[in-house]
Amino acid sequence: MSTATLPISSVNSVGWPSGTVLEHYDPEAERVSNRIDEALKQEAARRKEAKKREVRVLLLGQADSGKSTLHKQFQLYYASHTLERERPSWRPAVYLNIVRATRTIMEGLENEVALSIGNPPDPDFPITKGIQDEVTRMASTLRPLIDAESILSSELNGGLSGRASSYARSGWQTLISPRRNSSDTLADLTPGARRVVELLREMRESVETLRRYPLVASLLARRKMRIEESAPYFLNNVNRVCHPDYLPTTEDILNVRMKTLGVVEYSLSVQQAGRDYTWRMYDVGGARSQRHAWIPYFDDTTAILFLAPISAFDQQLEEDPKVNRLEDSLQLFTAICSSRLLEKATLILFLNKVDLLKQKLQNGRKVRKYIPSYGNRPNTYEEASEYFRAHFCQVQRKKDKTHRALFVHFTSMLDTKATHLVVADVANAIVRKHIEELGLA
Ligand SMILES: Nc1nc2c(ncn2[C@@H]2O[C@H](COP(=O)(O)OP(=O)(O)OP(=O)(O)O)[C@@H](O)[C@H]2O)c(=O)[nH]1
Ligand SMILES: [Mg+2]
Repeated sequence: MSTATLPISSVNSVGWPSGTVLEHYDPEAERVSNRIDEALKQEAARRKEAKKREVRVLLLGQADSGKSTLHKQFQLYYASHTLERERPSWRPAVYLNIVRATRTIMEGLENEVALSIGNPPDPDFPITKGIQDEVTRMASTLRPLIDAESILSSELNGGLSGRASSYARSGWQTLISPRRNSSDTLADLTPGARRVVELLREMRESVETLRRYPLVASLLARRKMRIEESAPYFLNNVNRVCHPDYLPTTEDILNVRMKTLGVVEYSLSVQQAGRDYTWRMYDVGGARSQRHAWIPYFDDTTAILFLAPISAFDQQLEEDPKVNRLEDSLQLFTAICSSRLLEKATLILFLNKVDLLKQKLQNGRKVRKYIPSYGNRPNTYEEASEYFRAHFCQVQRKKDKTHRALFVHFTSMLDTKATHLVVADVANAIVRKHIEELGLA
């Protein structure tokens, strides 16, 4: 006879309600059940402990503010071996930056020449027939190189085509990494990258002299042509980068411009006060069309690193030319400071690109012309940087209902030594606050 369950009528003396079925007591089942409970408890404790050791950091700011460059500096400081591993995969990205600069400049020149035909001559730089012919000649020489951009761009983007899509998506390096270790470094490149480097070698003189061409210099000086800020750096280095054994230097990697698409997650191991922490860094695309993708990452954020390029006081947003870039940065910072979802996060503000700000002011660019409220203050770096800092601090004082401390740093992200001091300082502040909040034993 089975003894698995007994009808209640047979044990009614213990007073169970009629109709209830009493399970047969099985000591082994109870042991298993206890073991499961214990394992679940341990898992919950392990998760809690892991959470204490996990720091979630969001890099926020408008496009071209330096977020990805700051991530590279963190990587260089805390995990330089990973950057070392990736170094060869930056090579095609460097080529792409050169080709893009070449194309942008040639488009600007051709556009200027087209405008000059049938219109009164520009008094600042009359375009003669000689200049027209020269631009046509340059365009035809450089055409094969410019045409090769879309193939290289598509390789870097895993098949997304089009020039505008020179984006860095999660894991882009694996798409373009050298496939094997051979002594022929050109054979290691993807077909598009190989084609570009071969063309660059052929045309390096024409590419190198492009920026110094008088009409280009004049258009850039009169702000009638816009190129990436790192374009001059790469155009000055064409000869070096198209050498067969070229391996990107750290400076090259820091200068590379690739727009971030969506949100890219990085993981770093950081040792702080004798303990190991896992830093999850989220590097977002900063263009307006990308910002909706940030919100799901706001939950449970330990710290926000907000980047505002203060050199951009004289520029407009690429995605909306009516909007001043500094104004956009301030608006964005206002939204971040007032976000309820982010109110527990440590707030760190990087007023970035101070090297370019100094350069612009030294060259006589007037802040007042773009920011009328600047008034008659001296047009010096000290005065302007303090004016911008005060505006960001004021926004935070007004909008941040939690009255958090705001950590502010003036940075030039390409200056590795100075940036690493800031990186160490910022990491300390974030972990200290994290320990306070979660109470680490
Ligand atoms: N001169 C100078 N250039 C900088 C500085 N910080 C970043 N850059 C350059 O500015 C360009 C843009 O930097 P990124 O880090 O790609 O900008 P981002 O904020 O990640 O931009 P998105 O991904 O489009 O949102 C790169 O070419 C960098 O080398 C700086 O402090 N000074
Ligand atoms: Mg980026």
